[in-house]
Amino acid sequence: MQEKGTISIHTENIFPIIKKFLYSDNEIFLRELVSNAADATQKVKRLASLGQYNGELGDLRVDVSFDEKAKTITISDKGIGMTAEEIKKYINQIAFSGATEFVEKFKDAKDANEIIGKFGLGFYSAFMVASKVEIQSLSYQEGAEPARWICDGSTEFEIGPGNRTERGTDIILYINEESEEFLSQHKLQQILDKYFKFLPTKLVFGKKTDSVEDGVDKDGKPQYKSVESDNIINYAKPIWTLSPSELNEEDYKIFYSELYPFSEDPLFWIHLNVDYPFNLTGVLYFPKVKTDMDFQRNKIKLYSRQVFITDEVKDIVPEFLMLLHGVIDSPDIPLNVSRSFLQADSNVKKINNYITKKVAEKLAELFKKDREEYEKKWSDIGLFVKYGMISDEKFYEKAKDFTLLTNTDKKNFTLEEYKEKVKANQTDKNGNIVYLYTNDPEKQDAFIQSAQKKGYDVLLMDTPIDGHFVSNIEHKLEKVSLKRVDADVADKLIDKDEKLEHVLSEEQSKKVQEIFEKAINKPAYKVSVEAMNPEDLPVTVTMDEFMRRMKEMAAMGGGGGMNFYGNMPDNYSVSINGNHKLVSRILDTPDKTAQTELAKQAFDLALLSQGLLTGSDLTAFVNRSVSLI
Ligand SMILES: Nc1ncnc2c1ncn2[C@@H]1O[C@H](COP(=O)(O)OP(=O)(O)OP(=O)(O)O)[C@@H](O)[C@H]1O
Repeated sequence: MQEKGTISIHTENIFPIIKKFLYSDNEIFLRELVSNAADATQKVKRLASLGQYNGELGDLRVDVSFDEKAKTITISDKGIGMTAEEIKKYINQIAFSGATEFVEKFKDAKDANEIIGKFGLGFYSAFMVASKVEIQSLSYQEGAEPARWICDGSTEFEIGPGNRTERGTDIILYINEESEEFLSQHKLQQILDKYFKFLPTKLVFGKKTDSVEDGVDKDGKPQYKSVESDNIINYAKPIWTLSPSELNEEDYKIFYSELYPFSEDPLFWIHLNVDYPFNLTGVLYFPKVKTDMDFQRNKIKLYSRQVFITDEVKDIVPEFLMLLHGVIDSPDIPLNVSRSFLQADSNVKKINNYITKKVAEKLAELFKKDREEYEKKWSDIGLFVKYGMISDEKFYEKAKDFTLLTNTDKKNFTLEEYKEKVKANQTDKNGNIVYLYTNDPEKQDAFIQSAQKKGYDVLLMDTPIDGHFVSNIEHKLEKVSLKRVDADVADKLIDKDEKLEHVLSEEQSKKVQEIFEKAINKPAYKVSVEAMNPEDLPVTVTMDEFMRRMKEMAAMGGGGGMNFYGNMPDNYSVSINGNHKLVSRILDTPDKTAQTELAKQAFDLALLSQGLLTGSDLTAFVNRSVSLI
C-alpha cells in the first residue's frame, strides 16, 4: 500500500535551511550514513550473539558505490534493516522540538557538527547533497516486508513496498547539481579514507586491481597478472582498541606510520584506556619534531567509536600537549555541540586532567627506568615539559622531579640536583642562590668564561620557551633567582659582599670615568669604575637583568605598563676594570687625543665581544685598529 505523509516538523521546508547552514561541511553526509549502516550491522551481530536472531549473518559488510550516469550514491548494509513502521518512527520524526527553535538557535552556526548531532539529524545530512533520498530496507524480523521510502527534500514523503530481497538497507542519494563533485572515485575514496580507516565493520568501495607475480616467463623473468579484489577501506588495525599487553613496540610504530606516512619514528607513546567516569581510549605519541611544519601537519585525531570526527582537538587535549600526535577515541566527548559548550563540559575537563596525568606518569616512568635514555630524549621532550610546567600548575608539581636543567658542558641535572651543585659557591649575601644562564652561548662566550673562572656554573637556556621557563622556575623555587650571565660583570653577578682592593685612588677613578664618558659620548651608556679581578676584561658592557626582561616582555606584546619599558631606550652599564693594566696605561697617557683613542678602542672591544658593534662604529673601529697596528 502506497502512503503519503508529512515529516513531523513545523516548518514548510527544513531542508533548504539545513543545506544553507551545512554547506561548507557537506562531506559529513557520508560520515553519518556509513556510521548508521555500520551501527545497523553491529546491531544484527549483537542480536545474533544474544540468540535473538537465528538467520544467516552472511558477509557483514557495508558497501558504498556510485553511478555517474544516474547521479546516485548508494550506501548498502546487511544490518538489521527497518520495517515501514520503523522508518516512520526513526526517520520521519525528527528529534527536535520545532524548526522555529532550530532556526532561531542556529542562524549563526558555522559548523555543521553543531547542528547535526544535537538534533539527531544524522540521516538528514543526506539532503545537503541530494535532491531526493530513497530508502530500500528489509528488516531482520521474521516475516518482515521490504519497505521503500522516498523524499525529495520537502516535508512530503512517500512510503510503500520495497524491492530488497536480503536483510539490510540501501540508502540511495540522488545527487543534486551543486554536489556533483561527489560523483567521483577519487573524491569518495578520499572521504572514506579520512573517516573510516578504522571502522569496526568491513567497508567496501567498489573493486581494485592489483598486479601480482605470476610465475616466470621463458627467460626466467617474473610475470605479472592483474587481479581484481574488493577495495576495502578499513584495512588498518586500530591498535587503540587492543590491550597494551597484546601489542609490541613494532605494532605501535607501524600504527604511527599508518597515521602519518613518511614521518620519523616517534620517541615514545602512551596508551590511554579508561572506562570510568568517562570512556576513552587512544594512543598518544611523542614525536621527533624536526620542523615547525611537522607540528602543523600531524595532528591528534579524534574518533568516536572508530569513526573519525575531527583533528581539531583543542579543548579536549590540554593545550601544552597539542604538539603530540596520535588518536583519541571517546563516545563521551560531545562532538556535535558548540565550542563554548565543550569548554564547560565536565567530561571534557576530566579527560583533560586524565591526559595530563598520564603524560606525567609516563615521563616519570621513563626517567626512573633509564635516565641515560631519558637524557638523550630530553632535547625533544623538554619543550613539552617546560610548556606544560608553565601552563599547568598540576603538571608542574609532577614534572619538577623529572625536569632537567642542562649546563654549558651539556650535563643534565634535576632541579634538586642543580641546587645542591651550585649552592655552596653561588649563594649571595642575602642567602639567595643565583643560577646563571646563557641564551646565546656564542655571543655571550666572554661572560661565560669570566663566570667559569670564578667557579660558577652556567645553564643553557637557548630555546624559544626558555625565557618563560626562567621566570617560571624563579617564581616557583624558593630563594633562587636567575641571572643571565651578561647581566653584570662576573664579580657582581652574585653579590657576596666581597670587596676587591682598588688600585686606583678615588680621584684617579673619577678621572678614568671622565675619560671614558668623553670617549663613548653616548647617554645610553652609563659608565662606572669598579675594583675587579685584574684578569677580567678592561671594559664590560652589560644590561641589567630586570630591565632586559621587562623589555623582552614588552617586545612580546605584554600589555599595560609594559609599553613603558618597551619605549625606553636600551640602557647599558659600562664597567671599567680599575684594576686592569690597560686602564692604568690610559690614565697615564699624557696625550689627550691618544688617551681618548685608547679608551674608545677598549670600549669598542667590549661591544665587539657581544656583537653590539655595528655600522659606522664598526668601520671606525676597524680603521682605528689598522692605524694602531
Ligand atoms: N542503515 C540503517 N539501518 C537501520 N536503521 C537505520 C539506518 N539508518 C538509520 N537508521 C535508523 O534511523 C535512526 C535515525 O538515524 P539518524 O542518523 O538520523 O540519527 P542517529 O543515528 O540516531 O543519531 P546521530 O546520527 O545523531 O548519531 C537511527 O537511530 C536508526 O534507528
